[in-house]
Amino acid sequence: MSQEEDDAFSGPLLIEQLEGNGISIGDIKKLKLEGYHTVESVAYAPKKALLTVKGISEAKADKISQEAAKLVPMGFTTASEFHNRRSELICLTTGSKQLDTLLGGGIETGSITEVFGEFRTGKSQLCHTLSVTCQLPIDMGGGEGKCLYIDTEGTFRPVRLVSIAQRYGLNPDDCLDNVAYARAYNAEHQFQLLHQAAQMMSESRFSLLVVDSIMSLYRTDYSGRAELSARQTHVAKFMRTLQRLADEFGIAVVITNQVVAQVDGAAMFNPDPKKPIGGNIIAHSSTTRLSFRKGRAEQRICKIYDSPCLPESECVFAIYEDGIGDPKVEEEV
Ligand SMILES: Nc1ncnc2c1ncn2[C@@H]1O[C@H](COP(=O)(O)OP(=O)(O)OP(=O)(O)O)[C@@H](O)[C@H]1O
Repeated sequence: MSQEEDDAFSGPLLIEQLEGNGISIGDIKKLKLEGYHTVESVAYAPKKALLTVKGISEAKADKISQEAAKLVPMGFTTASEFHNRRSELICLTTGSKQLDTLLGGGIETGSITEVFGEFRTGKSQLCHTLSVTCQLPIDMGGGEGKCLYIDTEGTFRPVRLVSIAQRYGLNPDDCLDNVAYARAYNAEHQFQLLHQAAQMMSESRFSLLVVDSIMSLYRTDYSGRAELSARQTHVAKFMRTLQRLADEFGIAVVITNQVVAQVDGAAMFNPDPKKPIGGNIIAHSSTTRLSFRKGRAEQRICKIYDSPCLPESECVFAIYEDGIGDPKVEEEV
């Protein structure tokens, strides 16, 4: 297969491919306005969601689902076929060999990885490193794609990317151009940015989406118990959209999260009673959950807190001027 043919077969199918068979260009425009840019996005959407698109009738929603299902495989497959597909899954290098090994190769594409920990534990530093490594060729631990970076706390520092790019022999200017950055100012805005993200991802190849940090705007925009349920509904919608982007575009989604002191009964049995915020919604929608804590000097410890296929274990990594790496001197944790 030639390179062009190979490219044509990989990646998501643009929604324009649905035109014909009773679906007009006007219908496609309506879907795009609501953030559906690929055939996969409508194929995976429940009918209820398609019905909320302005101007889409019940009959039309059925038609769209039917036509999309013809193009996107959604039935059963064998476990061996699924195993083969998973063994081809791309993982992004974190910059630290020990951390990559702990994670079974690196940060997995097609799913959500949550990194939580106290302040200065290296959550943002990992995001900065990944925003460069995701651009590397696959045989160097990259994803050969751009990065989309949503910053909710104003902690993104492009200057950090320059030294990380130099470490990997990448041109710093190109590297910076390949990171699409947006500062989110409120929870609603944070969600709207995902709509733009979907459009950008349908136009060029991205391999990573970062949200640093996921809950901080929700904590300021929603206050007290009275607004808790509305907050969680919104967080659930945000997380579902993140997962949809991971599925549709095969990107790695990395979110960071803060911790609070645990005050319930479980705290009595836990020597370090801190837990990530966001409750069950964040817990259930993150595929892999990593806990970061401080070690000596530049060293940090990562512990697998929850994963569908990795044991609960930990490793030491370090933060340097040129990004995340392995500790220079082996020391006991
Ligand atoms: N250029 C650099 N060289 C080496 N270490 C650095 C550099 N820049 C930042 N650090 C280290 O990274 C740590 C901060 O990590 P990071 O910004 O990722 O924290 P965080 O976990 O995201 O915390 P917060 O919740 O406050 O955002 C600091 O301890 C700092 O010493």
